Amino acid sequence: MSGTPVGTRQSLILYSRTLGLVWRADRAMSVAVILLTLLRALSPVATLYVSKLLLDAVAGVLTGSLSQHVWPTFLVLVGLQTVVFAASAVASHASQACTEVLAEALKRHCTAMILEKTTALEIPKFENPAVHNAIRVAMNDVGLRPLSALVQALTLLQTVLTLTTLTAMLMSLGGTVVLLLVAAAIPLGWVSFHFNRASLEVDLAFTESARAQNYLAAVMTSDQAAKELRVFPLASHLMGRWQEHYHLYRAAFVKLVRGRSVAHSITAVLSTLFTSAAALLILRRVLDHSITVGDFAFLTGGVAQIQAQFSALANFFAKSHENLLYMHHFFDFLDLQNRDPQAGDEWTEPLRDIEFDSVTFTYPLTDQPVLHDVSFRAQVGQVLAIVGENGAGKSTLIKLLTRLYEPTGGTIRFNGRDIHAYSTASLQRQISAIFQDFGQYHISAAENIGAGLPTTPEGLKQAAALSGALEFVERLPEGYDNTLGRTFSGGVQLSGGQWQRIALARLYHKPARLWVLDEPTSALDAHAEPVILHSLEQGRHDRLALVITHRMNTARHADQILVLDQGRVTEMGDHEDLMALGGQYAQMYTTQATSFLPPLAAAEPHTPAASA
Ligand SMILES: Nc1ncnc2c1ncn2[C@@H]1O[C@H](COP(=O)(O)OP(=O)(O)OP(=O)(O)O)[C@@H](O)[C@H]1O
Repeated sequence: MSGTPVGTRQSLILYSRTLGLVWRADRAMSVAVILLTLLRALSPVATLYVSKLLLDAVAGVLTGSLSQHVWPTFLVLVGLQTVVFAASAVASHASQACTEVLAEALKRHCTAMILEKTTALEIPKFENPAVHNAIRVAMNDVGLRPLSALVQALTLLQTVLTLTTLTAMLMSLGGTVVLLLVAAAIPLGWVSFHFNRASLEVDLAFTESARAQNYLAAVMTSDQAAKELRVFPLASHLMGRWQEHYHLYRAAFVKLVRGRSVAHSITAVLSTLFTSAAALLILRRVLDHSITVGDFAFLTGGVAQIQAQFSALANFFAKSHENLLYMHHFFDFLDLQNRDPQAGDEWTEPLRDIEFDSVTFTYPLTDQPVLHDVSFRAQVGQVLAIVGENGAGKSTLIKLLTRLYEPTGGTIRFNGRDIHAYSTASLQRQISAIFQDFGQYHISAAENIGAGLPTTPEGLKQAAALSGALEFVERLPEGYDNTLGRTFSGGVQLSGGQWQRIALARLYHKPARLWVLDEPTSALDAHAEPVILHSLEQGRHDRLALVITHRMNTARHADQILVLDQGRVTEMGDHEDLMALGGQYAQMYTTQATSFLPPLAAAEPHTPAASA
């Protein structure tokens, strides 16, 4: 993404892609708007010409060169004038209405495209701040820019048509006048073009800063942060950061506005001089008696029209650049290369086992591997616990397993086959998960649990019962149909633990052979752990569950425990094996176990066998 100017060829491509978007958004309205624009383009010339004919007829009667029986001509001319005025007014209102309807369709169409693209983006793309900027730029102006580009294209069409017909008719009356008017329009056009580009460059330069400002404002207005903002002096600190961004932007903005205002004033004076010279030329032709009264009115009206059309044209070139740059970024974003989730073979068979074979991983835009040579196997029917200190790489491991990221080395196998060859979507259908930062969706409880999958009341109930959410969901005023969260009316806010139970219900609801649970009990009360263990036990026959946990009591019930230390597998076995080994697991287990013993017992020397 860059703020580089868009060349002529690229402009044409962008315009044709934009018009394609408009066409797909609403075909009938597109046709209506184009026809109405053509009609409106002819209206200024028609108005001026009928007025000229009328004035010439009036002057003819007054000077006696026309007979007194001119009444039928007047009737025809006034009738014509009425038709032109009425058609022009109706076309203008109809065109406005059609453009509004088309704008709405276009906004929905483009927003849907951005949302579809964003939700299909591979997770690694989100590592890149440039992608966040691109999403912001695209979303920010989606209601404005594509429509603006359309209106601009139509205005150009209308202006060019009006200008050519008008100029052709005026040239016969005064070619120099027309040339003077063209000269008057050039500096104005250049200044508008230059400063619109400068304005867009300022906006682009501050995109990240604007995102930071939005982020800070969102934190300061969110109910989640409200408590900490009061307990810590965080609000004034964040406000200070917000102000810093604002002042930086303001300095650039004021400089731009000042420059534009000075340049506009100078060019306005220049344009006025040229226009006055044109006025003098017209008056001289009046003195020469080389034009009629109607011609005079046509010329002066034409001068005003030409000026208006030139300023519309200048505005077009200025604004179109801005709109085209937006469209350039918009299409750039839509064209972002993305791994197709459907690409590859379809995984259809039931999962039997998984294997990590010397898997290594480094996050995008970083250079330190966070997983080194990780190898292990686990099969359906087992619970595999993954333990280790903060930052050991546990969540990263499951991000690879769930195919959110690709390993940078080694192989992951399902049923002994490299999963690389299979489509991400078909593999992800085998997997259900609760992530550490699970979603809290402010939609109904049923939608939260169902997560887009087909649901039945029994299915929802079963999942809620397994996660321990059944009781509180059924107590909600509207049960499973109740909206969760405080964002919408009728919504009920849940506690942290209740939200986690809803996320667990979502995991249990999906018919998947591989369950991935990243810290599933972090927010749950003491009664919850046995519930989770019980539910894992229930699912054990035809499922493989991977559980990341810091609770050693959860880990001890697993069939296998894998200890990760700084991205390496350092220990693996069941609870008894690892306690006998007396390594990191035994130490973590004993530390947790002894923390519940009375001080005296806790102080006694420890043996692994005793604590097991
Ligand atoms: N998106 C990311 N980009 C770059 N580095 C990351 C990213 N996510 C995590 N890391 C780094 O990878 C390492 C492992 O993180 P990971 O989240 O896998 O640890 P973890 O064992 O799950 O920790 P915890 O117990 O605290 O949840 C950490 O050093 C972390 O800083």
